[in-house]
Amino acid sequence: MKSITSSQMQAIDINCECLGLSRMQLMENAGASIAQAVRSSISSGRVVLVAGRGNNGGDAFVAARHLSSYEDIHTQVILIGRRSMIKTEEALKNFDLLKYSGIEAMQITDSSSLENCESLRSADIIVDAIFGTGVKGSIREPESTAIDIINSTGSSVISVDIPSGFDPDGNSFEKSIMADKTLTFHRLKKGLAREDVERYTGAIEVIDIGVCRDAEVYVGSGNLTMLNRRQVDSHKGQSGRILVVGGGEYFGAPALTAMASLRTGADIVTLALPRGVDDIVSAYSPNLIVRSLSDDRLCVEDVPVILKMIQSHDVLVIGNGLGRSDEIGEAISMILPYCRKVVVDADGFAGLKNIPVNDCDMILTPHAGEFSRLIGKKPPSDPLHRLESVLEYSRKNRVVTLLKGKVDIISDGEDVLLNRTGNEGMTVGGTGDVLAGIVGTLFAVNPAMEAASCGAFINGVAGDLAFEEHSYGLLATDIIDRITEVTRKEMS
Ligand SMILES: NC(=O)C1=CN([C@@H]2O[C@H](COP(=O)(O)OP(=O)(O)OC[C@H]3O[C@@H](n4cnc5c(N)ncnc54)[C@H](O)[C@@H]3O)[C@@H](O)[C@H]2O)[C@@H](O)CC1
Ligand SMILES: [K+]
Repeated sequence: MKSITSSQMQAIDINCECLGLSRMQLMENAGASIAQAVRSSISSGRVVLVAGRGNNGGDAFVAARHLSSYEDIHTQVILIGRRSMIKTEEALKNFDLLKYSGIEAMQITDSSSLENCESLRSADIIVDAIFGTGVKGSIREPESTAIDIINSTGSSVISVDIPSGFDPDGNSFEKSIMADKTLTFHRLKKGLAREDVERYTGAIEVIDIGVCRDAEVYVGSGNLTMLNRRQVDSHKGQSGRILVVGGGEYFGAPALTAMASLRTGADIVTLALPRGVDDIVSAYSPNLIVRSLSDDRLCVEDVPVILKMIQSHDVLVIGNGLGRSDEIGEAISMILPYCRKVVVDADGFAGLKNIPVNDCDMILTPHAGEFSRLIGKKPPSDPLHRLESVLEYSRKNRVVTLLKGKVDIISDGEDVLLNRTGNEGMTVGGTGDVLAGIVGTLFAVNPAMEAASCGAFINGVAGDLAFEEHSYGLLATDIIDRITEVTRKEMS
């Protein structure tokens, strides 16, 4: 069964919100499912729900409200903390609804009161909602004591989402609730998918809470929250040093890639350019560092110089405007094995003779025609088979592929994401070069799949903003001008 990390779950949650499915709705579904599970475990008795101050606790407040309608079940809520300490709007609203269902919530702020709490020790079922995926660092008091007491009661324990204290991402943890049953939402969390976790989790059940399919299938604002942020104290170079090898046939393409890269936040962008292109691009912007190659096209003799430059850069973006010839292809195929991280675009595909390239983390950004040449046949036109062919190609060649189209398909050979931002105005020349620059920069500080999928999303949203103003007259440079508008809003 597919498992996800806590940050993937958070991304899905934000994507749902953007689509109009509120966190409140998801919490309602989560809480109602918990109540149903409790109800099917006992027909009468005492149920105590122990809630923390986050949304895991919020799920328990909802569950308690649903349980209150069963006369034979005595429902009690213990909030660890005070009402004023509840962290989220959704949890607070659901806490406030408890009194209208006749449920008095105890508010306990210290360990000794928990130790003396008689109702906790006499529960038939304890619902553990101290924390879920939001747990961080070592467990503080009084939560730590709460975990110990719950584990010592001998009552049947149902954990909400994950046993409190258990690490959702599979990292080591200090202590955890030992549950009889864990009801986890939407998908198995990565930590729950590990072997030998049953002594913490008991039986695990994955509960459907009504997440929209598209929130998981399409890249959205939520996915951008998974990107690494720039640190306030970061110094020059830490946010990406990008080397662009392009130009020869064209001079605009590498300049667009480099400018998009700078606007996405790269610290240093260096261009290695054939003779003739170097002067033109240098004159285009003083922000660009240009190194001149020996000939008017990329050639095998220049490979050692480029390999040296690769060492002082995080990512190589290769292909934009190079032109095609056997020698260009040969030079690229000599360069690729020495890259740690590379984005291959446009004429760069001619160098992919020997993939997979060992130890090279590679993103390919072909359009449909280029992808045809890569797989040696026309890609299927129906969406499902097209998606499968991208998945298969990526798996076989150990690359991340971003197949550009009306709907972009991004795959690392294991997962597939789709991107539907962007518009028909973006068929103008140069937009692919812009995309390569955005993806390259994100790749400097993020895994390939995140860089490619979020790069496609940012490029498309910037393109949509440009389209609002310029309609079918939009230019690739208009997209570059709007990258910061997108990243400021989406990644602040
Ligand atoms: N993401 C989603 O789509 C959904 C999430 N839901 C619930 O929301 C949960 C995540 O909620 P939150 O992100 O609010 O986080 P949690 O409710 O898991 O935990 C956050 C709370 O725990 C405290 N805390 C964290 N680490 C601590 C430590 N080491 N010692 C003491 N206190 C600590 C924090 O101060 C905060 O009050 C999920 O596990 C799930 O139960 C559900 O409502 C359904 C939808
Ligand atoms: K929990």
